[in-house]
Amino acid sequence: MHALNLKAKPVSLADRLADLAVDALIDEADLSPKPALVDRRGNGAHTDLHLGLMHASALALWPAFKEMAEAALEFGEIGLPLREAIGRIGREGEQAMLATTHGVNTHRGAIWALGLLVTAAALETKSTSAGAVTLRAARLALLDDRHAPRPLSHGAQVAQRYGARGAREEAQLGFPSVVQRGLPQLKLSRATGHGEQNARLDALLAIMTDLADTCVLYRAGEPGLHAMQHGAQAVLDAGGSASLTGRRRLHELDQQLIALNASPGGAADLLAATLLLDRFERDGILQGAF
Ligand SMILES: CC(C)(COP(=O)(O)OP(=O)(O)OC[C@H]1O[C@@H](n2cnc3c(N)ncnc32)[C@H](O[C@H]2O[C@H](COP(=O)(O)OP(=O)(O)OP(=O)(O)O)[C@@H](O)[C@H]2O)[C@@H]1O)[C@@H](O)C(=O)NCCC(=O)NCCS
Ligand SMILES: Nc1ncnc2[nH]cnc12
Repeated sequence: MHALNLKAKPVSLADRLADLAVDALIDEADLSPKPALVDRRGNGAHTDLHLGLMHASALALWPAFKEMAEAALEFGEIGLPLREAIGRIGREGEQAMLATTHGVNTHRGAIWALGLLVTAAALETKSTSAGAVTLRAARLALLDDRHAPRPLSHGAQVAQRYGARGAREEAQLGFPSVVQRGLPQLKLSRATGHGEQNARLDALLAIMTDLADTCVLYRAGEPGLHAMQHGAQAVLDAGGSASLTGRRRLHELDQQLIALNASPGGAADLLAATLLLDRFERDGILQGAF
């Protein structure tokens, strides 16, 4: 066999972006121990979710992420045609997710957040800093998709009841929980030598300190949100998940959120978004792609 045959075959840019998005979802699901979320230890506050389902759901979304990247390459600019194309693909992605999970909502928020980021990355492959990608994603999220149904979703109900900003606003503001909380904490904990898994846990906790997670609000109201935000801050104040005291606080937070049925699913999605943007910045999106 010729040595050249051993070379990895280049994949298309859309394939690569879909790979990176699915990797980020699987890395998020596997990260342990996450408070009250599905991870390698168990189902957290959930009765209808488990790790295998999270993996299957992530893999089922690969074609949707690929199609979104292809739509970005086809339209080539931010505008209503691209916004409505990815809205349609996102809704089809939700159907693929629900078919795979037999109706369980595993990744609705993640389709939205990572879908926008994949599209935004594909639009300008040389401008892949977190700031640049989230700015383009925000401009897309601000456009009104005329075909989007307006169901009284859990997020919409919580917005009415508490005036909370949800997934839509997080994207329209350029993902502040990711850019101002998750990514800086990820980099800080890495630089402090906390190890990759602890750095990712700390990034999740940093997101949780300030997020109006509509999953938590829907399931556990304002006491649940307060417990999530203050408990996450307490872990970071104790030295983060790499320290012994921080680990004890993390265990307490896990127990407390499970008792309240408060699953921070929105924060989990935004950790996946953090990991995706981190990959864009560290490896670039063109590596191995044509
Ligand atoms: C714009 C949409 C995201 C719709 O938003 P809306 O708020 O109206 O709808 P929800 O159905 O409530 O979904 C929002 C999901 O976003 C995540 N999330 C929550 N808070 C935030 C936040 N502050 N910032 C960012 N993201 C947030 C969260 O998703 C995760 O949790 C889900 C699991 O929750 P769980 O409570 O277990 O499950 P449920 O079934 O909801 O409740 P139970 O019955 O179990 O109690 C899981 O999905 C995680 O991903 C929220 O769920 C968007 O969906 C939309 O408009 N889509 C249309 C298609 C489109 O235009 N796409 C654009 C191209 S990408
Ligand atoms: N690991 C996880 N557990 C529960 N809900 C989630 N939504 C996204 N990721 C999740």
